[in-house]
Amino acid sequence: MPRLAIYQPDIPQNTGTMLRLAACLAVPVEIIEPAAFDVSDRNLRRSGMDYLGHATINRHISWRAFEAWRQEHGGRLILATTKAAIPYSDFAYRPDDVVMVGRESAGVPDEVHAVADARVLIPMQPGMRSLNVAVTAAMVLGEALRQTRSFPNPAPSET
Ligand SMILES: C[S@@+](CC[C@H](N)C(=O)[O-])C[C@H]1O[C@@H](n2cnc3c(N)ncnc32)[C@H](O)[C@@H]1O
Repeated sequence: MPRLAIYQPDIPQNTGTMLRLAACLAVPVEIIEPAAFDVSDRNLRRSGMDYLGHATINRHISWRAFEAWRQEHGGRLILATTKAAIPYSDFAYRPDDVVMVGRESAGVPDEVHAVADARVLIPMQPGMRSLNVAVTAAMVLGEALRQTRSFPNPAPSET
């Protein structure tokens, strides 16, 4: 099952959208701190994220702590970035990949770019700067789940 990593998020609403996406698709989430807001379980619940009980969220206090976790856990780091050459739908994903999105304000620093195992791009028409981070997460994770056949089994229909 591919994972989603959120690098130092700035905007709570975007993180909320991504956590909901992850809960619905049963995708584990790695949050890399510091964030611009309180990402504690208590605070996220207080802001009405009632589906949080269905999300698997691991918090990492820093980029270094996340990298230490990844050394132990394994999995390639696949960075979604506008500074990439490979269209996200041309990339071959693996079940243990970690798909990372960057900060709303600044993406990710060069250090993170440098260690990524692959960098993927959602192609846009000329003149457009970037997509919303949660939209990016949905598109890239959707492709990764499709390729790795990792979508959850839907609930049985009542009809
Ligand atoms: C609003 S963008 C960040 C813009 C930031 N000013 C920058 O220069 O990176 C937030 C994140 O969404 C993702 N993103 C947005 N558009 C993308 C695209 N077309 N292809 C791949 N990733 C994208 C990246 O992970 C990016 O770090």
